[in-house]
Amino acid sequence: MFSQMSRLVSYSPAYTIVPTYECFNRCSYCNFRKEPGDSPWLTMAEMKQELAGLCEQGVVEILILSGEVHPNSPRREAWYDRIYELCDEALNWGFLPHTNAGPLKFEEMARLKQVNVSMGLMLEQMTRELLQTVHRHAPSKVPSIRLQQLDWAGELKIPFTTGLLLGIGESPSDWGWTLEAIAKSHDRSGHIQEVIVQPYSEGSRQRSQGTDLILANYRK
Ligand SMILES: O=c1nc2n(C[C@H](O)[C@H](O)[C@H](O)CO)c3cc(O)ccc3cc-2c(=O)[nH]1
Ligand SMILES: C[C@H]1O[C@@H](n2cnc3c(N)ncnc32)[C@H](O)[C@@H]1O
Ligand code: MET
Ligand code: SF4
Repeated sequence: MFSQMSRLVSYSPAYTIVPTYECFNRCSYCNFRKEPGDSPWLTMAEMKQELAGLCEQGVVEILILSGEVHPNSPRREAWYDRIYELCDEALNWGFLPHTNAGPLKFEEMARLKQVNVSMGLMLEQMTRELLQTVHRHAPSKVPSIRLQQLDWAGELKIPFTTGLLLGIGESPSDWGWTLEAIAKSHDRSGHIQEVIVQPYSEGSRQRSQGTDLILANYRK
């Protein structure tokens, strides 16, 4: 009940660090990604420089937000190791790292837990219909894979942020299904710390290329 909720609003100043913009997925709403090869990975020296600048600014949390290297790529291990080291470095400086680097293998998640205070992954939307449209070229957006990430995080007792991306061609009834999937995972493990409801925001890529998103075009 609203009247029973605390009126206290808390916040923690956060700063986003990007290990790489390269991504093997091509979500048609994304303005973040670059082609593999076009986005050099953040080096440890650059990371230290960035963190040094944040010390005086009252930043508490570091969001490590990354484009993805394919799970079977020979470059996957180096990509993962770099993210691990970046988190470790942030911790050593006294910041609180939170990683969202797309779906992880169970062992990757278990190990990354050691250097994160929490982690995250958006469910986006649970409907498989988007695999024909905005996620046609985004293998890591298969809903069952993302839901499994939530369950694994619960099993590993990792405080987890997830959420919905709105306006990507889903229907309002899909919002309910997606929220329900989050609630069920949370009922099992009690680990969901935050549910983000994020509207799609058009960027320069969609404006210039036009888009097959047909946003605002809710189907039902
Ligand atoms: O300020 C923001 N923080 C975002 N965060 C960070 C998050 O709000 C918090 O910094 C952490 O959850 C810690 O409380 C995300 C984290 C995720 O795992 C997945 C998506 C997001 C998205 C946002 C966002 O749009 N804006
Ligand atoms: C990190 C999260 O950013 C969200 N994301 C990706 N592209 C956009 C966009 N154009 N507008 C809003 N959110 C976006 C996705 O939900 C992803 O999971
Ligand atoms: N690639 C990850 C995902 O989509 C996180 C960054 S998205 C801009 O889940
Ligand atoms: S997986 Fe994330 S970074 Fe990659 S294209 Fe999709 S939204 Fe962008």
